[in-house]
Amino acid sequence: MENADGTTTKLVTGDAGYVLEDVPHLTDYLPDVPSYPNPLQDNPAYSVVKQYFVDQDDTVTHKIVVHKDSPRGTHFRRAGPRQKVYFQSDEVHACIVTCGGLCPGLNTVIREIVCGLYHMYGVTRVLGIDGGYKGFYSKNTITLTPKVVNDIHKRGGTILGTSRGGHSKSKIVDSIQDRGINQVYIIGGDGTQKGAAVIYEEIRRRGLKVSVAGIPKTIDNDIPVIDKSFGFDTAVEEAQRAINAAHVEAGSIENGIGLVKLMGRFSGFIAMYATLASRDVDCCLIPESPFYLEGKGGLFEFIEKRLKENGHMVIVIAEGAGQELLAESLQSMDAKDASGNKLLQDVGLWISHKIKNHFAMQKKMTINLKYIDPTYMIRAIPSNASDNVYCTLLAQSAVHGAMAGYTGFTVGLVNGRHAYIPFNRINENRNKVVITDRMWARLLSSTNQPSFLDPKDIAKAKREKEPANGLLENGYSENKN
Ligand SMILES: Nc1ncnc2c1ncn2[C@@H]1O[C@H](COP(=O)(O)OP(=O)(O)OP(=O)(O)O)[C@@H](O)[C@H]1O
Ligand SMILES: O=P(O)(O)OC[C@H]1O[C@](O)(CO)[C@@H](O)[C@@H]1O
Ligand SMILES: [Mg+2]
Repeated sequence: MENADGTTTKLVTGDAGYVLEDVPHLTDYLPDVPSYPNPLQDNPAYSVVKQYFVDQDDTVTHKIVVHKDSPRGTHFRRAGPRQKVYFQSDEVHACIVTCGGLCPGLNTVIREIVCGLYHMYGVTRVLGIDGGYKGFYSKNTITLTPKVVNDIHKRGGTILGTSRGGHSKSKIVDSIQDRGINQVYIIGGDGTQKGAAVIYEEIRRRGLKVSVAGIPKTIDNDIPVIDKSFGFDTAVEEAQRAINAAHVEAGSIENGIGLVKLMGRFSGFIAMYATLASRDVDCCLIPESPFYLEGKGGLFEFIEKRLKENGHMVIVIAEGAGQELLAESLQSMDAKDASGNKLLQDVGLWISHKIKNHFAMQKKMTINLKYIDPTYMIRAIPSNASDNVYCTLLAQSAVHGAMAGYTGFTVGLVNGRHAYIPFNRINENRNKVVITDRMWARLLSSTNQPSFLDPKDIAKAKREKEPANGLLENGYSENKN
């Protein structure tokens, strides 16, 4: 199947509308690559495990809720070790790169790729690329061994460093070729995975025996298909500390308003989950749900009501919320970061001024607003226990996939099962909170905030939920809740 970006997807169809969106394999373009028995079969830790190897035919269903007569639908190849591998241990020369913003768990993924390669497959040559994509051609590499990475999961950030911009296809692939690298592990968000797809296509065009594996990363949790991205739980947990502080501050003073800005450029998952987890939040504002300030049903009216009822309130706002309102009242600045991502204006500061002005000038009412911006604090920390386990499984899935000769794939949890997903599938759109779904309804009923929607907006949101091709846009919220 030809994709919009000119790449192709391997589709396998079966009975009753079964579709496998398969990932590429080295033998697709190098049919003579030899295979070998998987060394794990002699590993005492694994050889006792019954059915340790994944059956060649195992696939994971994308949609778990089905109707009696509905087609079986899309599936992805199940992740895990295969009976046969396409690399000998001493032949492997792997590298790992981290790109984009920080995220809790990056170091755990790095650690577990290195340890997985060493301990499961006997691979001893693993390089770290310093400072993101541009590190391939402009910096020195770092030798990674289990000893070097032993404690890194206890630290936030990435020991390899990261960057935005600097993706030069030919320079990167030249560097891979010149160094004799044959497994490339790429950890990063949507931009990084697009860059990984470009690298894979070029490697294939040059006919190189190199597996490219992506491990998706973003605390915004906006990567489609997968259940959630690593580090998201940790970020939501850390956000609780800011919300608690806002609540304490607001509750200690007359007409106190605690305002917390959380990350989420295009998707409000962090704000939504942090709000639901906290139960102290009176109003949560996200990019997917437009709101307005003045007049009946607006934010100011709600704030006044809540202050009269409770004497204080807490507002959580995602950084991408209300950007259209900011654009109306501030001069739009079309600044971009090195990767071309639009730099957002600070909605937290803007809304703080708006609220203060409104109550001082129009209501002559004293309010005490405390603005807390924990933006980088929620992503610069080490991952929590459950994210650590998740990162380990993602890293091991990537290693098993590359050793088995798969390439051009991303690893991810789909309905609780680890799967290999073709790059184009996760690169074609962005996961968003669906405001006509039950999860957002749960949030509205827990905060009792206005929906800020008129019936016209609701009809529009419902239409947008189901695109013309009949496939639901996916969604964490749509699928899982
Ligand atoms: N369409 C693309 N094609 C090739 N490379 C890309 C593309 N988009 C982004 N990149 C490269 O991927 C890297 C990371 O991109 P970006 O800065 O957008 O972060 P990200 O991976 O999306 O992570 P985050 O979620 O933190 O923003 C950069 O080096 C950038 O040059
Ligand atoms: O300031 P930086 O490092 O460019 O990153 C900010 C962006 O990164 C993200 O955390 C995504 O990873 C966004 O939520 C945020 O807008
Ligand atoms: Mg991004």
